[in-house]
Amino acid sequence: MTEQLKEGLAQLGLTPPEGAVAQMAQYAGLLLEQNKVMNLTAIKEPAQVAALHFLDSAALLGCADLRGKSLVDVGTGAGFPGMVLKLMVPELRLTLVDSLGKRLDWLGEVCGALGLEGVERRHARAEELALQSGWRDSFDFATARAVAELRVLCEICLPYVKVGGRFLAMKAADCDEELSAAAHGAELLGGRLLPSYRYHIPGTEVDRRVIVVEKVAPTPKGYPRRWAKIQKSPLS
Ligand SMILES: C[S@@+](CC[C@H](N)C(=O)[O-])C[C@H]1O[C@@H](n2cnc3c(N)ncnc32)[C@H](O)[C@@H]1O
Repeated sequence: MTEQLKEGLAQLGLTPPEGAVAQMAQYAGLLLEQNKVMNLTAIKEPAQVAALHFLDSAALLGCADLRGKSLVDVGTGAGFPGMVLKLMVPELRLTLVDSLGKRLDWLGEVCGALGLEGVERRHARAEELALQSGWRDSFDFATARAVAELRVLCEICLPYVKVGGRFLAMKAADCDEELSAAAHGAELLGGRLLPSYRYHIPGTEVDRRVIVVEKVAPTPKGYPRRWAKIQKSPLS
């Protein structure tokens, strides 16, 4: 797996820090092992894990310089993209949020095994945590991958981002409809859509896209709404 990761990162134009590729391979091993007893990923083949989790997550660095920045990964699950970004950019101030505590507990064990320090983990529903001061309008970046449709994601992720920061939503390349449906809601929440970043996952036939939303004004009071409301009538 290390060769595949090295080559894939090089094809993405990324240079991993010393030891990061070995840490990724170790993390992948832990993921596949734990997946036997906990539902962490539907992808079980090591080469696919390397490409579709690790290289895909790292590809986000093609559109964001995370050095010295703070980032909250909303709905991190088994740690994607957040943990991979931290391995690639050790000085990143990373916070992982998920509504499933068991996944975050396991990520704590992974951090211990990899010797990763300073990763904050918060077990919470994203839309509730974002209402709290210290979380709201506070991060340079928010990310989300495979969590919800873009209209919903904007409402639960944009509130975390400070003015001047960015929300980066990792999506399939073909998400034009989702994008147009979310445009007005993103503005209402203090966001402005920027051109998206398109990339190809090395060694696969998969094209992907990062939707980039810049935060241009604080998110108005009253957002995010309660989960039932967000789901019933997504902002559009
Ligand atoms: C399909 S997994 C994706 C995980 C990871 N981001 C990835 O790309 O592999 C979705 C994750 O989002 C979490 N999630 C969904 N809705 C959430 C919410 N409103 N607040 C916090 N976590 C949420 C789930 O618990 C789950 O771990």
